[in-house]
Amino acid sequence: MRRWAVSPSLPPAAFASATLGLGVGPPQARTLASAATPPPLGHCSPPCPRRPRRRRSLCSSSAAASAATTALAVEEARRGRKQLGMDPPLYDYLLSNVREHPVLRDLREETASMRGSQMQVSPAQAQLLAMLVQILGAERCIEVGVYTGYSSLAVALALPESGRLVACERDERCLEVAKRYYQLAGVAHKVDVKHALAVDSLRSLLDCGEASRQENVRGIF
Ligand SMILES: C[S@@+](CC[C@H](N)C(=O)[O-])C[C@H]1O[C@@H](n2cnc3c(N)ncnc32)[C@H](O)[C@@H]1O
Repeated sequence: MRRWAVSPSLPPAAFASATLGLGVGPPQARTLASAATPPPLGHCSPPCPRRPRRRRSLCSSSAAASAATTALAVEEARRGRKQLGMDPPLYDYLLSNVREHPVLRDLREETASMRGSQMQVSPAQAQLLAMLVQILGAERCIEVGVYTGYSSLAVALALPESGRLVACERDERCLEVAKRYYQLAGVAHKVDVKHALAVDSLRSLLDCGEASRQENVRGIF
């Protein structure tokens, strides 16, 4: 939002008029507000002399700018930045400060070139999930929507050896990636992969008495 600099010595009504554009206050306040407000588009005061129209052409500098924009988009997609809406320095700061297991990093880099990569949680979000699992002392968790497994891998790494994560996903190709990385990180034994619609997987968990188990599910994400 654009901020207007207003002299603190203005009387209150003039201040309101200048900052909010209200039609109140003494004449000089209205003058100040209107001076700060640009004329409507297409209206000059006094009127500008007509300039000859220039022809638009694709020059080499605009082609270079377009190539640079494309290269930036490719780089952002590769690194998974587009999911966060952050600018590069902020994202670099985040990546250099987040605790990311090397297998999680490899998975993030592989996922970045895949369709739907913006769906993946960010490293900071995964770290938060892992921290919650540890704080709660969770033994059993359920994930609805695994995609390629970034958040489920972070949770599985945080679970104790006796912990279990039920990972529900309908897309088999995504699950293949996820399972490969569970293996690589040595946590495959903690993850019970359910390839089906989540509603069916959850119903079958209930049918199998999940709700009456002693170690209640502590995390559903
Ligand atoms: C936002 S992504 C999950 C991202 C994941 N948590 C990660 O960190 O990479 C959502 C996933 O849910 C899956 N999905 C959507 N509806 C589903 C359903 N009804 N049952 C099972 N999986 C579903 C999609 O296939 C997709 O992979």
